[in-house]
Amino acid sequence: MTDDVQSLDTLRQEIDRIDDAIHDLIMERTAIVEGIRAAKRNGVILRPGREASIIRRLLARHDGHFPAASVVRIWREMISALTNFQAPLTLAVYMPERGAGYLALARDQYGAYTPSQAYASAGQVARAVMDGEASIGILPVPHLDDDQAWWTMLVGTSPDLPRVVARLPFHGPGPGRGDGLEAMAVGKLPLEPTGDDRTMLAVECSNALSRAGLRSHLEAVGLKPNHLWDTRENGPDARIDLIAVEDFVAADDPRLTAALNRPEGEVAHLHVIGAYATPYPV
Ligand SMILES: O=C(O)C(=O)C[C@]1(C(=O)O)C=C[C@@H](O)C=C1
Repeated sequence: MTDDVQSLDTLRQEIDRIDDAIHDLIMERTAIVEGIRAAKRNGVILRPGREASIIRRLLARHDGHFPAASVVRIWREMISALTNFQAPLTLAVYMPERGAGYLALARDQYGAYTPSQAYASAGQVARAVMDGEASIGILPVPHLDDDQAWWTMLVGTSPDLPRVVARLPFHGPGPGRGDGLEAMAVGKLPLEPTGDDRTMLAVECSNALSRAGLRSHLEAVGLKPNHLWDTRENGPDARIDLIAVEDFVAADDPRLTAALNRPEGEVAHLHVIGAYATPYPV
């Protein structure tokens, strides 16, 4: 054997040692999640906020030549496997046509082996989550004037309504994942702050209140609107706006009640329809 081959052998032995250590740690992590499963009893299995915090913490300490995007892929696969291990996870994915990109986003986030069902319309996806046929729905990001106002199906006070719980990709986009394609994940899950979040507010108001007027009104009660996702008619001379606000705003936040304080009921209702960890900047 030449010296080169010998050093290659030594390096490969090192790789085998490291692979064993990684594998041992994955098995050890699984044993810990067994404990978590027992501790949760009938509690909520999927914790999007906790998952975002795990990924953010790792990305913040990441260093060296291994791609950060691949760190995210590995952990997303591991976390998804360990979610599935606690309770079966199923996906309903918006797929208007083959290769539309949403399935790739769904699998990047929730694991390549998680069963998924494709639906041609966003309404069908939302319905599948509402009916409990899927635990998570993957939906297109809302846009002004598109024909898929799926988010209006989430408006209401019933505790059983799905909520937007994540924005995808959290760290991306990966190659072949569509040009800047983004999605929302919805599920029947409690909303949890992560320290860097956006909240989705559906605001029912009268057309007597202009967009700019609504914006300054929300600012006056201490909310920080940063984006109008969509707007729809809502009965005679009324509309419902889907607005992103900065930070985490809980459904019982007093600022939401304060915002109802308008003359002549210009603002009829504010609904928190979701909150998500702000995607990690790439
Ligand atoms: O921390 C939990 O509650 C877990 O169930 C563990 C874990 C993980 O693998 O780290 C898995 C699923 C949850 O969505 C969040 C985190």
